[in-house]
Amino acid sequence: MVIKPKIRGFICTNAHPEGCAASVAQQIEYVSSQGDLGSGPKNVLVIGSSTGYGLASRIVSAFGYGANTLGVCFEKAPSERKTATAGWYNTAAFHKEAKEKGLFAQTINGDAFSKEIKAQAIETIKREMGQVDLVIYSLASPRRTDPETGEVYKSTLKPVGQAYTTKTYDTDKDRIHDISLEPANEDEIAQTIKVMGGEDWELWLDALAEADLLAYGCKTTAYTYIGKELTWPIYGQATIGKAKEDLDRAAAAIVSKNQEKHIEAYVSSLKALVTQASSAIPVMPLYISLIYKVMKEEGTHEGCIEQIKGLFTERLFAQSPALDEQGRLRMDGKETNEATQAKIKALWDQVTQENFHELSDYAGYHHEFLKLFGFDVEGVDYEKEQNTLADWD
Ligand SMILES: NC(=O)c1ccc[n+]([C@@H]2O[C@H](COP(=O)([O-])OP(=O)(O)OC[C@H]3O[C@@H](n4cnc5c(N)ncnc54)[C@H](O)[C@@H]3O)[C@@H](O)[C@H]2O)c1
Repeated sequence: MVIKPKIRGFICTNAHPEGCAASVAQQIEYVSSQGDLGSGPKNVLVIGSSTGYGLASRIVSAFGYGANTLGVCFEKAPSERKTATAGWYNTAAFHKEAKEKGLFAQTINGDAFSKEIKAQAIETIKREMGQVDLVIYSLASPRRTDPETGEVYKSTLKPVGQAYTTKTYDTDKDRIHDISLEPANEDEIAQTIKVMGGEDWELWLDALAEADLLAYGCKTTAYTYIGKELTWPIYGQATIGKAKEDLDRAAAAIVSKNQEKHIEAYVSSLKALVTQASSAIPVMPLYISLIYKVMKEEGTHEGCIEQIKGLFTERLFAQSPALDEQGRLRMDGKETNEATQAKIKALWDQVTQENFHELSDYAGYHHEFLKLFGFDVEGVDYEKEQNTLADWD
């Protein structure tokens, strides 16, 4: 079939196999063109490996350092009537390219929060990889089933403490308007911490340590977004920010439980960009459209792959990397510095329904959004019939 994007609100409900493969190939090409990245990981577990920052981490590990990778993701397989999700096609493309290079690549598709998937990952690592020297935690999920109690927790995106009214942009209606977000109650905060906090990261590391699968000096990192004043009320100081603060607790716990093995655990703060997760957050499409405009003009614009290549080479695997006062690795400085934020704030204050397309880089945002699902990728013939049943082995 010929596949055209089916956009519903902030999500695209189908994906293009060749477009996803081309987008993965572009990221691989970028990493391969960077020359020798120096010393880095050899056996990597990526939890949340199929899209966004996790996929970029897998690509940098494999094609930047020649690492074996085990991925864990939660994607829908294709059927006769429906395409697979983009992460499925991305994974199929990644496997193909990795195997062509003689690199070990396997992926487990299922709920990373569950005991079963952790057990499957442990079996695979034991059998195929020995021990891991890097564990990337890059999950973004709206809900989590507690593996002990079976209770389902849901995350919410709400301010904490007081209601907040701000501008937002409805991508499907092409409309700038104010939204008022009521503050979260204690239960909503606690549930969001259960889903997006550090508990599951810690459980993964506990399970790996118990099975003696962490190599001496193994590093692990979980990703966060800190942002600045414009996004704090809805992100940094909101329910999701509270959950992300829990990652700092988890990092300290992981280090303290694994002192004999000298395990290093970091929270890494990355810049805001379009992914399936961020396009679902109110305010983010508007904010990201403005930062794209400012950062492209400054020549500091980066996507997932550039951010993660920088994270690995300049922070995670650098000699004595700079840490912030909380001990985190920061890759968000080009977005959060005062001068750049002042330019974004000036645009933010001016932006209206009438001037939005002129003041922002919404065209760039929308292009990147479509690309997440394999659409609007350079060099792909979108009139060509697609085999949607692509699989990975
Ligand atoms: N996008 C941004 O602007 C941004 C900025 C800074 C930090 N981050 C952080 O980076 C991390 C990854 O986010 P992203 O934006 O790349 O998201 P994404 O939606 O592109 O990726 C999420 C990944 O998690 C997997 N996943 C989701 N639920 C799962 C489950 N139950 N079991 C197994 N796999 C599951 C998906 O399959 C996918 O591989 C998040 O922690 C996010 O907060 C994102």
